[in-house]
Amino acid sequence: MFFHLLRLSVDVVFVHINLLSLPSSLRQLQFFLFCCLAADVFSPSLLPGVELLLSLLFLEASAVKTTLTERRQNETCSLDSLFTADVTFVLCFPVRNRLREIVGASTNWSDHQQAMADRVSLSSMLAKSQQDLPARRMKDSYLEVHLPLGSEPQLREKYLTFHNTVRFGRILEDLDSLAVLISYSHTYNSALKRSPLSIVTALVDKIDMRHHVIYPDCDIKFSGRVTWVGRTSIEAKMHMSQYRDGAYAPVLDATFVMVARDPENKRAAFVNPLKADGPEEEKLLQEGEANKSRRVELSTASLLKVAPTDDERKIIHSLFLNTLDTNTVSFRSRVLPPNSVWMEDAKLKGLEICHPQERNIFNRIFGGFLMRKAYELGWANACSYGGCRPNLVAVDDILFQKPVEIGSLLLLSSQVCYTQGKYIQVRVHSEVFDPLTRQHNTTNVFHYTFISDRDVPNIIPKTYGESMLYLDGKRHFNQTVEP
Ligand SMILES: CCCCCCCCCCCCCC(=O)SCCNC(=O)CCNC(=O)[C@H](O)C(C)(C)COP(=O)(O)OP(=O)(O)OC[C@H]1O[C@@H](n2cnc3c(N)ncnc32)[C@H](O)[C@@H]1OP(=O)(O)O
Repeated sequence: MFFHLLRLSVDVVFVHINLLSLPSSLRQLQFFLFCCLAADVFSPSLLPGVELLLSLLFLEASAVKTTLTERRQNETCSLDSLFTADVTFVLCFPVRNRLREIVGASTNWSDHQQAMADRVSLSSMLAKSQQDLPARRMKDSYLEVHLPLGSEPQLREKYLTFHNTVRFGRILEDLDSLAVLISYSHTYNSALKRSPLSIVTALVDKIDMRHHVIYPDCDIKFSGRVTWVGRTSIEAKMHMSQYRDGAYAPVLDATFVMVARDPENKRAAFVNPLKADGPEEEKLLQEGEANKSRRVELSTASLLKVAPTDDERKIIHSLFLNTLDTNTVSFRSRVLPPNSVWMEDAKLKGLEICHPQERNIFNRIFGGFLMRKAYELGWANACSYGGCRPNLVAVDDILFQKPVEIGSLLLLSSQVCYTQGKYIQVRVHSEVFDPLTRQHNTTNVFHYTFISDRDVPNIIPKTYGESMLYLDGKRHFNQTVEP
């Protein structure tokens, strides 16, 4: 029934596009459907189809055409095809609606408890071991998603900065949603109506910018697939490109690590194994394995656990000597060297009240939203530090340590922690503050590397803690920029 309704809906859109071929006609149809929805014209059984039709109206005419042609060619087309990865979607509404469908999340906050309770029964569908799950290939999770900024001026508004570039924070949100959808495509089980897995973002391993400027009036294409899996974790690699001068040119490459949990998001849950098809995929798998080992090594050598290396100690001591007042014989009198800024003067803080609007499909705060807020604060800090608008060079090692509950007070604190020439390394730390118990709990740590259009002042640590921040920033900088 749902499939027939869906097919009928797609046909209606297709006919309208073909007959009228005008963007305004799409808006009229959209408006008409919204009015009908508002007037409660549709019976409850028709509502999902109408809502889906509304979201499909955001599709580019060409994307609808391709989708329809593909569907019509494939006579075995069923509801399953909506959950497999062979269709090109336009981002925002369809990707998020699709995620909501996959886990059965509520559309209204007032229903969220019921929706979560409904998910509890899915626990029995979880695999008892990874071997019980069929192996998947990389192409099973391959997804391509279009963001039609060039042809959809209304969509552009959401992405536009005052300086006529694209808000990178919005791109972070889209990448996060896409990584989740890719992971669900990998773990898709056609026998189940809903996925029993709750897939959350554990880590943004790396985002490398291959082009600093993102144009607000050119179409964007995202693509991605699963490139490595552990027992309960999934590595998804994504690429973003932008259409300019008749071709798509690369903008960024991103690697995210997602973790599968049970329906209540309480315990880890197994994911399907991954098998490589050919040498290129074999190489990706090995890279995934190497990435995991590198993460373990980095975490073991963390300055929160072990002392700095000999070279690092020398750096810190020489920075210290550089700040001593030569007129006094004292370890205490410190003087700021020329063209430098004390680290304590390169902070910027913010607060977010975590409203239900920013929830994800598991009724916690959406990881992409956290990344956007942290990025914007970090960017503003780098901007104020360098005295000009910096460009992003890399995002590295964003750790999602704990979920952020709806209603939390989220304190964000950004710090310029390392500088070199035109580069500014910024760390953003986020924590939730419970006003009743007065407890603080770290939820995330974000690392961003920016480049300014001129050399920036040197950042100088004063305390031992700041020196560790400096070394940590240097490690992240070397990892992202120097190679
Ligand atoms: C309804 C309205 C909806 C609107 C639409 C909204 C948009 C839709 C958006 C959709 C939703 C968008 C998505 C969102 O918004 S998700 C929201 C943002 N993310 C979070 O809130 C996650 C917060 N963190 C945690 O909950 C825990 O720390 C997790 C669960 C991540 C790990 O917990 P824990 O440490 O206890 O786990 P474990 O010891 O059992 O290990 C389990 C596995 O995890 C691997 N691991 C762990 N840490 C890391 C790491 N740092 N790097 C790499 N791997 C890591 C580990 O190796 C192991 O793998 P394996 O060896 O088994 O393979």
